[in-house]
Amino acid sequence: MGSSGDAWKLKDHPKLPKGKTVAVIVLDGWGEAKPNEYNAISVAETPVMDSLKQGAPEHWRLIKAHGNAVGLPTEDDMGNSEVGHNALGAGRIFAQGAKLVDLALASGKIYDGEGFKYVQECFEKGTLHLIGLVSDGGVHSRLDQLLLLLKGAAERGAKRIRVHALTDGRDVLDGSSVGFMETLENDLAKLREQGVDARVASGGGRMYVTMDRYENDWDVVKRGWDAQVLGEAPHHFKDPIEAIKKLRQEPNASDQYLAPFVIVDDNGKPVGPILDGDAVVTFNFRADRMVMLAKALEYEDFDKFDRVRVPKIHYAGMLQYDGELKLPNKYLVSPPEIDRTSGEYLVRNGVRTFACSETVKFGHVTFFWNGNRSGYFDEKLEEYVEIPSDSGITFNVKPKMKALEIAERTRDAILSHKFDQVRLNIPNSDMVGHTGDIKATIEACKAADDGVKMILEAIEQVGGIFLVTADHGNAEDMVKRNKKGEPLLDKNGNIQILTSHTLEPVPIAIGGPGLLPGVRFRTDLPTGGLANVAATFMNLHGFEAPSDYEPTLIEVVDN
Ligand SMILES: O=C(O)[C@H](O)COP(=O)(O)O
Ligand SMILES: [Mn+2]
Ligand SMILES: [Mn+2]
Repeated sequence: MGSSGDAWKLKDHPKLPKGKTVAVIVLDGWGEAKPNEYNAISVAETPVMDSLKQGAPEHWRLIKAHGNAVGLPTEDDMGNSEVGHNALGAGRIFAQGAKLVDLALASGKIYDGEGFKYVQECFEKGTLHLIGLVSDGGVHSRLDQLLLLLKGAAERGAKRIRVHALTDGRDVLDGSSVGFMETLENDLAKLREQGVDARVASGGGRMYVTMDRYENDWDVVKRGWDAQVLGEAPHHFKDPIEAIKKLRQEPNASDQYLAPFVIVDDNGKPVGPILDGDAVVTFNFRADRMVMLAKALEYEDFDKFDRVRVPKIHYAGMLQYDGELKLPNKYLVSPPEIDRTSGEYLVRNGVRTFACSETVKFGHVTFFWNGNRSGYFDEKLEEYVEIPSDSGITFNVKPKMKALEIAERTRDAILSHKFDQVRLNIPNSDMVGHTGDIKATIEACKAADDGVKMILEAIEQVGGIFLVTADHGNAEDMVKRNKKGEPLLDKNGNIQILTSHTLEPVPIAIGGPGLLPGVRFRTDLPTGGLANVAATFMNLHGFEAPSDYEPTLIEVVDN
C-alpha cells in the first residue's frame, strides 16, 4: 500500500450511515460451551450476555477463534490473545509465529539467516543460552521447536549449551512441567553423549520468573535475570527434575509460580550464568511476555531494575518481538508482517478511536490489535488508556480485577462524544480462568458481565452501536476432558483442572439503538471467525472493508 492518502481511503458503505459511536467489546477468554458445573460462564450470573444470546441468529452467533481461523499450525491449536487480537484488528488471517517457526525449522532456513549467524559467532569460545517456556502449549513457545533448535545449533558448532527453563502450567496442565523437563533432559543427555556440554542452568515458574508483560511487575523479570544472568536464586539444585519436584511440594506451589532455582555443580557453583562472549536466544515466538526480558538483555540504558552485571552477548529473539522498537535487533525468524490493520484504516478515514484495558491486557487492544505495533497512528485522533493492574497477586484473589474501572473509563469516553470507536478488553474470564479457581472464575464472569452492562447503557444513551465478542475460549471449560468429553480424574480421584484456553468458538453480538433495523448476521458464512469481525465493524462505522479483508458477517435487508 502506498503512502498517499488515497490508498487509505475506504469506500462508503452503500446502506450504513457514518457517525455512530461504535463500542467494540472483547471479553478475554469467553467461549461458548454446553452449560455444566465446570462452565464458569454458564454457572455465573451473566444477565447481559444471556440477553444478547436471545438475539440469535440475527444479532448473536458463534465464530471460530482457534486453529487455522487465526493462523495457527493445526486445528488442535487453541486460540490465544495474540493471534485472536491480531485477527480481530487486522481482518485477515496471517500465518502466526508458531507456524513460521515450524516452517523455518523444517526447511532449515532458520540457520541461514542473519540472526542465527550472529549467535553462531559465539559458539567457538562462548556458551549458547536458550531462555523460554518449556511446554507444548503452543501459545508462547513449543518444546519440540526448542529440541530441534538445540540439535540444529549443536550440529552447527555449539559446544556448550545452557537452557534456562520456565515452567508453564497455564497453557498446559499444572504438574506437567515434570514431564516436559524429563523430555528436555533426555535430549540434552543425547547431546552430551555426542560431546556437547548441554545442560539446564536455571528455572522458575513463568508467572513468577521472567514472563511478565506490559511492564506490570519488573520484579518478575529481575528474578529471572538474577537466576539466568547472575546465577543467583534462593534455591540450588544439581538436577532440574529434582528441582521441580521439590519446589512443587512447597505450600501453594504450582508450575506457573514455581520459585526460581539455579543448577549448581558438585562445588555448589552455578553451571550456567550468562557471561561476556556468550550467545543468548529467547526461544518464545510470542512477544508480549518476552519484550521486557528483551529490553533488559539488549538496552544499554536501562533503569527498570539493577542488572548488577550486564554481559556483552550476542542476543537474538526467536522472532522480533516489536517491529516498531526493532526489539530485539537480531532474530531467527521474521515475524508475520501484519500491515493495513483496521485500526490504521479507520484512523486514516477520520474515525476517532479510544482503546482501554488494564495493564495485563492493555497491549492486546493496542499492540496486538494494531498488528504488533506500539504507539498511535495519529495522536490527534486516538487515545489509549491503561488502567494499572494489581501486581504481585494471583487474580483469583481479586476476581473483579479492574473491570469496573475499565468500563467506567470507556463509558466516559462514549458519553464525551469525542470518539467514534471505543474498544476495550475485559480480562476477567481469562485471567482468573488461568488460575484454575472455578469459584473465583464464576465471580470473574459476573464482573465482566457487569462491565458489558455499563458500556451498553452508555451506547444506549448516545444512540450508538455495540459489538461484543471474545478472543478465544477459557472460562467456559475448566476441566480436562477425555475424547468423549467426560471430565478426567487424576490418580487421587480429583478432577483435573484446566487452566488453559480451549478450542471452543466465541460469541459475537451486535445491537444498540444506532443499528439499522435491517442489519443482521448473514447465514452464508457458517465458518466465520475472528478475522471476519474487522470488516463487520468497519461496516458499522459506515465503510466498506478493503477487498482483501475477510468478508463481513453482516448484511442489510430492506424491512
Ligand atoms: O500469556 C498468558 O497469560 C497465556 O499464556 C495466554 O493467555 P492470553 O493469550 O489470553 O494472553
Ligand atoms: Mn486472551
Ligand atoms: Mn489467556
